[in-house]
Amino acid sequence: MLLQGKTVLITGASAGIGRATAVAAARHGADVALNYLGDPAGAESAVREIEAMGRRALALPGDVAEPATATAFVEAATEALGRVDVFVNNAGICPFHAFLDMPTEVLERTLRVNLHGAFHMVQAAANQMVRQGGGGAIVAVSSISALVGGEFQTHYTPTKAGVHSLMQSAAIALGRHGIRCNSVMPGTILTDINKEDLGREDGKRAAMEARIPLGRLGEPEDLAGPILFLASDLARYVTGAALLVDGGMFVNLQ
Ligand SMILES: NC(=O)C1=CN([C@@H]2O[C@H](COP(=O)(O)OP(=O)(O)OC[C@H]3O[C@@H](n4cnc5c(N)ncnc54)[C@H](OP(=O)(O)O)[C@@H]3O)[C@@H](O)[C@H]2O)C=CC1
Ligand SMILES: C[C@H](O)[C@@H]1OC(=O)[C@H](O)[C@@H]1O
Repeated sequence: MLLQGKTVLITGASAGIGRATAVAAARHGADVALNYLGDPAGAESAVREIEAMGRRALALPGDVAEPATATAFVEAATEALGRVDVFVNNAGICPFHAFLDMPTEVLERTLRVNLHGAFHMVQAAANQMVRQGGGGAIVAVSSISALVGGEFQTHYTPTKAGVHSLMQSAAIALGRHGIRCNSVMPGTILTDINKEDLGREDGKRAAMEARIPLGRLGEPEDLAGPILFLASDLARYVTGAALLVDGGMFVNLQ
């Protein structure tokens, strides 16, 4: 039990990595508040799964691109669960698009959801941790894409580098409050975000798989362990760090 009696808040927890992490946190003894945007059924099914383990859970809708969502989420979760021990910034989008004709609205939406959303959410969670005292842990879901590029991700990869950088600077700003800030960098994980891209007929999925020394694409549950480790006291002296969770894809140059 890595998070016995702790309260965990997670954005984008109706599906994929966020949902798997929410359920795993409950399995490790935490009560969980889940933010989501457009999939109430996914969020409610996660709540039911968590409650079946005897833990408390609530699902709160809200667009992380709106600054007001951050304070509303943290306030509602704190009122319901008492405090915020762990915050996981996970919500994100990756609308694959070519660079030369990138529509401004696609660029701006991606920046607002992935980067501005992360800033406001992390700031709101940190303020609550400072108010209540006792420290805390923040884990952001960055990406291998913070370190390498993607032809159809020119709007997306800077947001993931930004989230990684946000965790480094926040680690400095919040260390004096006992709040640790780290990021995970997933490789390619099978979720809705890339279903269409990996289904391309030019063999994209096989090409990605061929780069991975562990021989398979990731599953959402592959991220839960590393995220919970960084959130837990097992990582009590880890802050400002980034953990690649990619089956070895990044180091596989030749
Ligand atoms: N899958 C991968 O290969 C990788 C993913 N990542 C990152 O992992 C994170 C999770 O992605 P993943 O699980 O793959 O994707 P999914 O599409 O499976 O899940 C995305 C989640 O984010 C939520 N979400 C999207 N936009 C918003 C918003 N504006 N406000 C609130 N919630 C929102 C969705 O909510 P709803 O469905 O309710 O609308 C959903 O719960 C992202 O930050 C992504 O960049 C990083 C590296 C690799
Ligand atoms: C959505 C992509 O599959 C993906 O997201 C990332 O951050 C990595 O680039 C993955 O391949």
